[in-house]
Amino acid sequence: MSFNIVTTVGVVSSVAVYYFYFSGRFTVSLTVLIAYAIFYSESNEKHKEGNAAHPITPVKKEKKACCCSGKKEGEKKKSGSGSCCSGKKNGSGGGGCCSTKKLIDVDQNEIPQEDDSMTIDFTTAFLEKKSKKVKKVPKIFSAAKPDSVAPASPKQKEIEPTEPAQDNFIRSALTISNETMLNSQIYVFYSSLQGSGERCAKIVHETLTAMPELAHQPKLLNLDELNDIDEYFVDVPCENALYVLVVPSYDVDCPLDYFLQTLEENFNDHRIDGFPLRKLVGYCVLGLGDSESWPEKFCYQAKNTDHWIARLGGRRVFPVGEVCMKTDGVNKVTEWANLLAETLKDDEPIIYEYDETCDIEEDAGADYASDGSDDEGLADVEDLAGKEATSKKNSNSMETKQMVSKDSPTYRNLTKQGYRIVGSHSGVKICRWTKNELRGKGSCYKKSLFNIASSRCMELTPSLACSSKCVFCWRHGTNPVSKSWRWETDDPEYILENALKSHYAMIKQMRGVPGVIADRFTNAFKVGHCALSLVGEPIMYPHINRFVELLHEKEITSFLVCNAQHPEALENIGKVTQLYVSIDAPTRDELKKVDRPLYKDFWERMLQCLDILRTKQSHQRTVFRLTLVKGFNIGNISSYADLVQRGQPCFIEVKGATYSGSSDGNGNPLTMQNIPYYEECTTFVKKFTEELQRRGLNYEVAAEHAHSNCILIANTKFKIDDEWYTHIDFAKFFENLNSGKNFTYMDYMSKTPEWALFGNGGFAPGNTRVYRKDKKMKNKENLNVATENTVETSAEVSVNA
Ligand SMILES: Cc1cc2nc3c(=O)[nH]c(=O)nc-3n(C[C@H](O)[C@H](O)[C@H](O)COP(=O)(O)O)c2cc1C
Ligand code: SF4
Repeated sequence: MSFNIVTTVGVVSSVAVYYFYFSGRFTVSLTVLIAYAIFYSESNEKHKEGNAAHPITPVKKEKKACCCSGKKEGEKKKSGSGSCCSGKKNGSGGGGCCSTKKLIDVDQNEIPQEDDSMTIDFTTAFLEKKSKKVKKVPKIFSAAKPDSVAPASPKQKEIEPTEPAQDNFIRSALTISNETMLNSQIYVFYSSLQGSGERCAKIVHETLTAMPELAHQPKLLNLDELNDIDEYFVDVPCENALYVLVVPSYDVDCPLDYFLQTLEENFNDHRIDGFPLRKLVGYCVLGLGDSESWPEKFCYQAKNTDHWIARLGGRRVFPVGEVCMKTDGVNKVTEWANLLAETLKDDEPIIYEYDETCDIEEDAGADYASDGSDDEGLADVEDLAGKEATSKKNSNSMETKQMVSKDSPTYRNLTKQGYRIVGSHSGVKICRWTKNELRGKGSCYKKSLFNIASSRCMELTPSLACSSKCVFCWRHGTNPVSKSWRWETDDPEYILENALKSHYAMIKQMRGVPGVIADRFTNAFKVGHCALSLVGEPIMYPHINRFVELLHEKEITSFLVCNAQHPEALENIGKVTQLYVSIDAPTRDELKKVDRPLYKDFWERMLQCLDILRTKQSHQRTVFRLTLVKGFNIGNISSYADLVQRGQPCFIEVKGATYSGSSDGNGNPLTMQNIPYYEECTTFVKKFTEELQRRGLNYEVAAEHAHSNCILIANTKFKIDDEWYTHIDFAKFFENLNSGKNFTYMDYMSKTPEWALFGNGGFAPGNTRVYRKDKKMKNKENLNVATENTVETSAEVSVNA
């Protein structure tokens, strides 16, 4: 406030005169009155000037409160002191902090410097941040974190953007109405190793099924048994699908890994539409886990599932449930399911925010990390351009696991069934034929077909994992599946040494078994043959060539069985004694049905493998293995002939599938009806051979092992002077190998004995055939079903696999 000099002099002299003349209170009052009049006039004067220069309507702005902040103007007056800070504090008699407490008039353009802290322009601050180094990319995100998914929302279908529309930041919000959700087709997916996942999924399924409001009956599906994950997670089964996923977590290798891997691969696959799961009405995930034993990784796979489905465009309609099965159990699952059911009915629409375009800072990953689960690479904001970065982040968080660690359910399953796990991804088992031969009860079909003595045979796989899920494989549902190797890798030397130890330990256990022949028992401690076919896909093991070399160094022959899905590995495989390719079906559709392969281009891969057999690997003793499954792959002889024409194998081994117990619990859909009789197999083989000959291909039926429903078709190259030479001369094989010269299958064949020829049954002399009395086996000669027990038959099935 400024006073002009004349006014000041006038006031001061008036006060002085009145004071000396009148003295007393009247003078003081008059002085105050005059001073106020001057102040008011000065202030008014100044305002007029200001308004002329800046004709903006002044706004009232309350300044920061001090000790009087709680009091209103009127209350202050009532206190009688005029101000709580009446000068007592510093004795100044006026001014002090109270000067800042008043409501003052300020011009918007004259915000004093000291007021900055109170007038942050958030819009500007936000834009400044956004205008830093940014990429403009389309972006989708579920704005709501799992625990804030269903906020109270206005009852409207389209919610107008709340942010002012910026060029680079268009935010809109969609809602999903209860009507849409009730009309949806709900799919309850689950994964389960030990059963609780399945039980909980059934609770959720039953809860939803009990809702009369739903237009369609919910469906229950096992994720681990889906023929093709992409049928549901790239394509969707119908326009109005809503997914509920019940997902346990395992810190060991499990089928869920493959599911998650597929989601991630699809997200990173440029051929797939960026957000294929946008087509869903919505989705939600119920996680099961154990927070006590795995506090750090509690429900991590459920969170990952939620993450990838959101990234693929899915709209979360309910918060991710996280249930500790140890402490909360099914009660909490029921609670979650009931709440989900209520939400579906609730006519309060669910807000789902959706950014059409949004700037993403290059270091957005850190900014947008979600609910503290950063270690799992979970982020709420999904960005397209950031795919690679986030994917890297996610992949980094997935540490390399052991394929079958000691505490895994797979380990327990396998060991319970007589397998010995070697290291973390290999396994051995002595098959029932090995035991049989030790007791003089006959060898497996490889004895009659190729001269393999079962008592000296070690069945081994260096990869318990597989890239297919064949219907006749008993291990489906618990075995690790993957398209490629993604586990810790054991050295080949370690595997062989420990596999032999384990094999010998199992042989040793036979010493007290009645009927074991001493000679054979002694010889069994010098393994002469290795069947690389037990379970899984041996060729996936990265050091398979070195492993085979090590076998050969010990004069152990090698039969390598591949599933025709890894052409690169097949092309590079070194010399083996016999190289198998499983041909489980003659056409694309049938192969998909039987093998349930993980690769989308499974058929092309198989054809490529056949080409490799005909060309690069034509020096090897090659075998097509056909496993006949009634209702799946018997019949289309012409298409089988096409494949033979393409691969030109030395032999075609045709074997009826073996029954491996009921389909309950093991994911194997086969029943006894799918197991062909021997007669059916021989009929197939005869017709097949006729078709091959009709095409000018030189194949004939050569040998058999009727007991195990197995017949050998051989190229007539192995028929010399009208005599079959389908057996292997092992000594010659090693001689050739050690000579370092190139050699072919023609250099180590030997004559097939009379008893093994087709029509003679194939039961090796020197053994006593034992017939099992079983009501189910109506025709002992013709039925190949091995019903001794599931464990035994499993070995047979695995040979097929
Ligand atoms: C080998 C193994 C590993 C597990 N790892 C985890 C884990 O990392 N995080 C977690 O929350 N729960 C973990 N659990 C607990 C399971 O997720 C929980 O028991 C679940 O209910 C199992 O479902 P299931 O019975 O269908 O297999 C693990 C359980 C097992 C047996
Ligand atoms: S069935 Fe297989 S593992 Fe058993 S003896 Fe025959 S080849 Fe060896």
